[in-house]
Amino acid sequence: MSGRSAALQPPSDAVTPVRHPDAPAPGELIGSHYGECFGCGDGQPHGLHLRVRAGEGLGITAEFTVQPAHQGAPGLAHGGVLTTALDETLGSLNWLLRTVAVTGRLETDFVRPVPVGTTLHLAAEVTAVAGRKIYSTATGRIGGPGGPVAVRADALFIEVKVDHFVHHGRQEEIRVAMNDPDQVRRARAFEVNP
Ligand SMILES: CCCCCCCC/C=C\CCCCCCCC(=O)SCCNC(=O)CCNC(=O)[C@H](O)C(C)(C)COP(=O)(O)OP(=O)(O)OC[C@H]1O[C@@H](n2cnc3c(N)ncnc32)[C@H](O)[C@@H]1OP(=O)(O)O
Repeated sequence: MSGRSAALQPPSDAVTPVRHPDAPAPGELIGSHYGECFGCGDGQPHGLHLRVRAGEGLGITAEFTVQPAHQGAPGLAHGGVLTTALDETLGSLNWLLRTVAVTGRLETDFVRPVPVGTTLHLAAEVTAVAGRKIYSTATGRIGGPGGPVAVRADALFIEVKVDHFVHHGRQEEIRVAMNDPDQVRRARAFEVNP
C-alpha cells in the first residue's frame, strides 16, 4: 500500500524547474551544509554522515550506512532514521536549484526492513515547482544502487530566506555559524543568487 496525499500533488500551474547554471557538476560530491547537521555533519558522532553527489538534471544520489546507534528493533534501522536519510537527501536537491528551502511535508513508505550494516543507496529528484513550493521524490535501495527499494518518499519543500534560520535558530549556534567564514559566504551566495 502506498500513495501520496493530495498536498503532495503539484498544482496545475506547477512547472518543471531548470538546473541552476552554478549547480554542482554531475558526479561532484556536495559537502555538508553544516558540521553539526545530524544528516550530513562530521561533528555528530551518531549522525548519518550522509554523502551526497550531484546527479544529472535535477537528480542527486547519496549513501548512508546504518550503524548500531541507528537501531529501532534489534539489528534493524529505526524508521525515523531512514526518514531522516530521505529528508537530508531531498533537502540536498536545493543545491541544484540554488534555493534555500525547508521540509514542509514528507511522506515515507517503508517497503523492506533495513539491517544494521546495510548501505542505503538513495536517489532523489525535483519533480515540479510552484512558486515557493518544491515537489520532490526519493528512493532508498539496498544491495546496490540498482537493488530492491527499501524506502521511498515524496516531499514538499518550501523556499525560505536565510533569515528563517537566523530568526528561529538558537542564538549560540547561530553565533558560531555566523563566525564560520564558509557558512557566511554560503548564506550570502544564496541571498544574491536565489
Ligand atoms: C547564519 C546562519 C546561516 C545559515 C545558512 C543555512 C543554509 C542552510 C541550507 C540548507 C538547510 C537545509 C537543511 C536540510 C535539512 C533537511 C531538511 C529539513 O529537515 S528542514 C527542517 C524541518 N522543517 C522545518 O522546520 C519547517 C518548519 N515550518 C516552517 O518554518 C513553515 O511552516 C514553512 C516555512 C514551511 C512555511 O511557512 P510560511 O509562513 O513561510 O509559508 P506558508 O504560507 O505557510 O506556506 C507556503 C505555501 O506552502 C504550503 N505549505 C506549507 N506547509 C505545508 C505542508 N506542511 N503541507 C502542504 N503544504 C504546505 C502552503 O499551503 C502555502 O501554499 P500556497 O502558496 O498557499 O499554495
